[in-house]
Amino acid sequence: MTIETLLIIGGGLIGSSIARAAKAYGQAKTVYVMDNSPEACTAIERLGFADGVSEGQADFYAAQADLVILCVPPGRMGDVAEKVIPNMKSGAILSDVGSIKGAVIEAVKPHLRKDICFVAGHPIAGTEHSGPEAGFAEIFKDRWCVLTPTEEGLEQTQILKTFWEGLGSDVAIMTPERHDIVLATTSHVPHLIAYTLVGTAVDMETVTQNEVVKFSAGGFRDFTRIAASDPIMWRDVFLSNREATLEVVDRFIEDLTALKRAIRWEDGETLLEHFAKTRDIRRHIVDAGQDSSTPNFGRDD
Ligand SMILES: NC(=O)c1ccc[n+]([C@@H]2O[C@H](COP(=O)([O-])OP(=O)(O)OC[C@H]3O[C@@H](n4cnc5c(N)ncnc54)[C@H](O)[C@@H]3O)[C@@H](O)[C@H]2O)c1
Ligand SMILES: O=C(O)C(=O)C[C@]1(C(=O)O)C=C[C@@H](O)C=C1
Repeated sequence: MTIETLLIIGGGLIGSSIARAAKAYGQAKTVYVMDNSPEACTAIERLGFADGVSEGQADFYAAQADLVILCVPPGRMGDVAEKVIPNMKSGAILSDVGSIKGAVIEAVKPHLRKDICFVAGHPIAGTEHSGPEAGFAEIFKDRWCVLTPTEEGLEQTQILKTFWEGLGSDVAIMTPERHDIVLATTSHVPHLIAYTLVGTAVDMETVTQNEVVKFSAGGFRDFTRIAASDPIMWRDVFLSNREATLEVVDRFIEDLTALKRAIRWEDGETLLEHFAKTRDIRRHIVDAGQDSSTPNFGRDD
């Protein structure tokens, strides 16, 4: 089923990419975008991927939309849901793209109406860039989108699944709890490590900042890309996925200590064994087509 009218709230990297992709792949006939930033609205109008843009409440758009997707920072989802839900038409679907699910569902739940079904979602696709200019239609192609529905929303989940598949994604269904621990492992803690490592390099008294920039080796450069990700979004992610993040961080510290010990005791066998195991994981990711560092990954052009 094609969505007749789609409303995106938050027309930044992910919201503008959904709007572009929904149009490019014929997954919505009319796409409206609402964003509370005047600069973002001006950019969205200029880029021309939406049929209407509003900086205000957008009651008129909400009343027409069959599907409303919240694409604002995780910490803003509750406020935005509170404002839009009263204006939505009966039977419409509400979704989101927040990088954590448990806290977003808790923030949206108090504002729900019986005749509006909320199916939370998370496209596992992105870049370190933000804003409407950074989006592109192909970003979701061959990437996973996780949906974390409740039992009542089976029909709506199927509609949303078809929508995301139409944008080129594979769809996985899981519980919010499972999502949050899996993503803490594969996305959140890796970002925390990148933020830490880049900070450590800059704080090293024995190496100047100039040298860090000048002699930035490939591995470090990859970390700086991740550590350039949006500060507001990532503050919200860590504060709202605290438990899962802390659980993975504890394991990481233990494993780092074990490798540190192997280096101290010149235990080359432990190091080799560990590095061979991690190289295998990398090969699996590449074989599964999930390596976004491959040139032109997910893009047709
Ligand atoms: N960046 C990624 O790689 C990525 C990937 C998957 C999911 N996500 C999730 O997508 C969401 C958006 O992230 P993004 O990277 O697109 O951020 P972004 O900063 O590029 O875009 C967010 C947009 O929301 C607008 N906004 C903020 N508060 C608002 C409000 N109260 N009302 C209306 N508009 C508001 C901002 O002006 C901005 O244009 C986040 O919840 C994030 O967790 C991000
Ligand atoms: O490729 C990147 O830059 C990303 O960090 C994207 C990434 C990820 O960790 O894979 C970041 C946050 C999301 O919620 C989903 C995707």
